[in-house]
Amino acid sequence: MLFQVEMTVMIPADMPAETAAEIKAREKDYAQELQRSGIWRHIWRHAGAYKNTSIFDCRDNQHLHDVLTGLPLFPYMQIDVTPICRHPSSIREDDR
Ligand SMILES: O=C(O)C[C@H]1C=CC(=O)O1
Repeated sequence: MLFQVEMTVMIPADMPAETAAEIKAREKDYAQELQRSGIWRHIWRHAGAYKNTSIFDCRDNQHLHDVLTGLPLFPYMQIDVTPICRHPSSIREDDR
């Protein structure tokens, strides 16, 4: 099942820089491993914002929930999820 996920990161201003850097490093490792596994299909930065739009390919809602709540930055993000499916006009074979 495909999901469009928007993540807006809101790290508290009073978080020590070292703590933020450590969480971001773990987040990057986690995100890149999920990309390699095919679960996190795409990620784009919103220009001018600490926000991304991503496409996840998960078995079901629970799987997506588990992946998202495992994000090291999860406590500091607003997450908006939209279930998506193949568009009938798509020419891409991997849109399912
Ligand atoms: O930077 C972000 O958009 C938040 C998060 C998502 C992947 C990652 O490495 O960090």
